[in-house]
Amino acid sequence: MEVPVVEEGKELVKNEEFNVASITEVPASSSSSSSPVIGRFRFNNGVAELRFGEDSESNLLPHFDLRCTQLFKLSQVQSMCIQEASESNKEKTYSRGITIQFRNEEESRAFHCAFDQWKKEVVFQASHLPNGTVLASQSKFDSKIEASSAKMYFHYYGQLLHQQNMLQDYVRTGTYYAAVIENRADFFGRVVVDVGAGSGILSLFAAQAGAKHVYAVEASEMAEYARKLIAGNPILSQRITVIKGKVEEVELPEKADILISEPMGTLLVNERMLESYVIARDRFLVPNGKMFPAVGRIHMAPFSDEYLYIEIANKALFWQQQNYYGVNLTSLHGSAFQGYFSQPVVDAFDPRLLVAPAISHVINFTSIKEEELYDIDIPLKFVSSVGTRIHGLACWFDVLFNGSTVQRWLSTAPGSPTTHWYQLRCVLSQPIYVMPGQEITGRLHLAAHTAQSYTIHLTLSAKMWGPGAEQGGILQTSTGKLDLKEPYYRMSQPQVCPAAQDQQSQQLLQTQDIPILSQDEDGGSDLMQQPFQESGAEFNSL
Ligand SMILES: C[S@@+](CC[C@H](N)C(=O)[O-])C[C@H]1O[C@@H](n2cnc3c(N)ncnc32)[C@H](O)[C@@H]1O
Repeated sequence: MEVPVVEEGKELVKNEEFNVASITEVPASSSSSSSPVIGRFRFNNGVAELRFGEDSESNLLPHFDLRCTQLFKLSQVQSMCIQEASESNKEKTYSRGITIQFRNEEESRAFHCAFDQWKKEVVFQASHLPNGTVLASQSKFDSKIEASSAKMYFHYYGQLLHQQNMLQDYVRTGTYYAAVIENRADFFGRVVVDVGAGSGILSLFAAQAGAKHVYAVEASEMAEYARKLIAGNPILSQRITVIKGKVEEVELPEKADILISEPMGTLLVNERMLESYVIARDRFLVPNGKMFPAVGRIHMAPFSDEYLYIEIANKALFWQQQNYYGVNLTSLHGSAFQGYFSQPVVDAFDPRLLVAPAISHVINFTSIKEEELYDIDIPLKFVSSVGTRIHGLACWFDVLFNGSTVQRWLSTAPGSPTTHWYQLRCVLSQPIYVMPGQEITGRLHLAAHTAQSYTIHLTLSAKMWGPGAEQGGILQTSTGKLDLKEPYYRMSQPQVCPAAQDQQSQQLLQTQDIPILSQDEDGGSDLMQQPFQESGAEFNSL
C-alpha cells in the first residue's frame, strides 16, 4: 500500500488501494461491511472518487465523489467520510457518510495522506481551465482577507506560546469556564461547534458540561496540538472531533445546537473573527440555537489624559532636529506627528480619566448579518462632567453569555480586573476644551480592511456653550484617522489622577443597559488574575 509522492499540480493517474478493517454506513445499513474491504482512490470518467468494495466495479458498497467529500479523524484508527449534499438538495448537510475502521494507526495515516493528496488534485483540476487560465476557487474568508495577512495570523495562532497567553488570562478563561459549567443545561446532550478552537480548551469545557459531541474547528496548525491535548483527556476525548480548516470552508456531519467561540479582538472587532463566528452561525447552527457569547457591546467615553497626550506628541520631537549628523530632519516632523497619533493606545487606564458617562454600541451575534460588520458607524453624544481638555475617546467591550441558568458578562472595562485585551484609546492630535455640562458630539466610524482589522475615523465636536448656544453651531471639531492593526502598547500602571475627579469615576462607568440583559453580580471579575505573558491583545502584536 504505497502512497506515492504527488507534486502539486501534476495529475494523479495511478489508482491507489487501501485495506481497511471494516466500514459502517451512517446510519447503519446493508451497505456496511463488518469484514475487511478495499478502499480505492481512482478516476472514473474524469471524476476522482473513493470507492469501497471487493473489486473495482462493485456497486454494493458506498462510493464517494471526492469533489464534495470530507474525511474526519475520529480516533487514531477510526475516521468518518462524508459526502455533502448536491446543489439541488441544499437543505441536507450531507448525503452519505461512513465510519471507517482501520487495522492500525499507520494505515489510517497513509489513507488520510492519500485522501489529502487526491483532494488537492481535485481542487487543482477544478481551478485550471483547459486553456490554462486559473479559476479562483476562493472561500468567503479568502475573498476578503489578504493572503499575507491570513498567513501571519494563522502562523501566530499556530504557536503554543500565544495560546498560553490567552489561557493565562484567567479573567477571560475563568469566565468562559464559569459560563459553561454554570449553564450545563445548555450543553448537556447537545451538539456543540467550537469556532476557532485554538488549543481546544473551550471544547473540553463543553465536553465537561456533558455535550453529546463537540466539533472543534481550527484553521491553524494549533489543530494538531488540540488533538494531542484532547487525546490526553480520554474521558472527554471520545466526544470531541478536531477538524482542521476554516469555518468558512469545512463541512460538518451534523448541525450544532450551540456554538462556542472566543472571537473577540481589541475593540471587540479587531481580527475580523466575529465575521467567521457569524458565518459559522449561518452554516452550522440549528434555528434558534444558542451562541456563547451571544452579545457584545463596545463602550465609549471621552477622556482627559495630559500625560498620554504629551508622551505621544513628544515621540515626534526626534524629527525636530535641524542637525542630525548634519541633516535637517524637520521636514518629516509633521508626518511623524500624525503617524504617532494614528496608533490607538492599548493599556489599562484609570477610569477617573473619563470625563463623561460611557455610551454603548450593541452587536447581537445571533442576528447581525456578516456584511454589517464591514462598516460600523457609531454616533457619539456625551455631556461632560467637568471643565477640561478632552484628548480623545476611550473604548472597551464586554460580551454576554446568555445562559438558560446564569447570565455572565466578560468585561474588559477600566477599573475591572485587567484582561489581555486591556482598553483602547484613540488620541486626537488636537484636544478640545469643554466646560462642565457641555455637550460633546461626534462619530466613531470603523471601516474593515483586508488585513483583518479596521481603519478608525473619529470625530469629536464641542457644541457652542453659554450665550449664543441657542442658535446652535459647533465651537471646535477634532478628527483622527487611526489603524487598529497598528496599536501602541503602553503597559503602564493605571495613573493616579486629581482627587477632584474621584467621585465621578464609578458614575461614569455606568453605561446604558440593554433592558433584557442584566450584568451578573460580579461580572466574572471574582476570578483570580494571573499575569499574561506579553502585551498584544491576541493577534494585535504582529
Ligand atoms: C482568540 S483564539 C481563541 C482560541 C480558543 N478558542 C481559546 O478560547 O483559547 C481564536 C482562534 O480561532 C482560530 N481562527 C480564527 N479564524 C478562524 C477561522 N475562520 N476558521 C477557523 N479557525 C479560526 C485562530 O487560529 C485561533 O486559534
